[in-house]
Amino acid sequence: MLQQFYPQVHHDYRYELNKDMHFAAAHFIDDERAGVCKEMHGHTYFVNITVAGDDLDDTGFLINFKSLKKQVHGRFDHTLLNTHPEFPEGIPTTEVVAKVIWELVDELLSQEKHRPYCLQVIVRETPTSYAIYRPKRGEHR
Ligand SMILES: Nc1nc2c(c(=O)[nH]1)N=C([C@H](O)[C@H](O)COP(=O)(O)OP(=O)(O)OP(=O)(O)O)CN2
Ligand SMILES: [Zn+2]
Repeated sequence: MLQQFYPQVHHDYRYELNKDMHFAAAHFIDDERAGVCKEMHGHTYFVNITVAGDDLDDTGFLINFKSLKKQVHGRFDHTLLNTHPEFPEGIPTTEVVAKVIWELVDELLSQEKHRPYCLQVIVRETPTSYAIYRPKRGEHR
């Protein structure tokens, strides 16, 4: 879906899954230094989420792919990102979008008894621009 190589995240968990998804959203960067990006405009955001863990749940899932899509696409598709409380100080940059998605996925995964972890979130905002968020060791709920 990202139509490019996937930057790998190194780990020693037994299982890893990756979920691609995309959503359409508008945003603006409320800062003069953002130039034309200060004006409201839209993107199709392409997202890749990496989840890993040593154990599966009773259904043989690390986490249901559909749950990941609901948590991210279900929240942001066809919305104005600046209106979401998750974005502090009205700055939904690519970097911050990646971090916020990581936080939402971590919240979802923290409810699982077998406790999978989100190791990486890639967000592509334009054909030539993407950002990656990787948590520091131990940075999870
Ligand atoms: N570090 C960041 N820089 C910029 C961000 C960002 O989120 N983080 N965002 C923007 C704009 O919002 C814009 O949507 C993306 O900018 P850009 O990649 O420059 O878009 P172009 O399609 O014009 O890219 P070209 O490669 O020049 O065609 C700006 N900066
Ligand atoms: Zn933009």
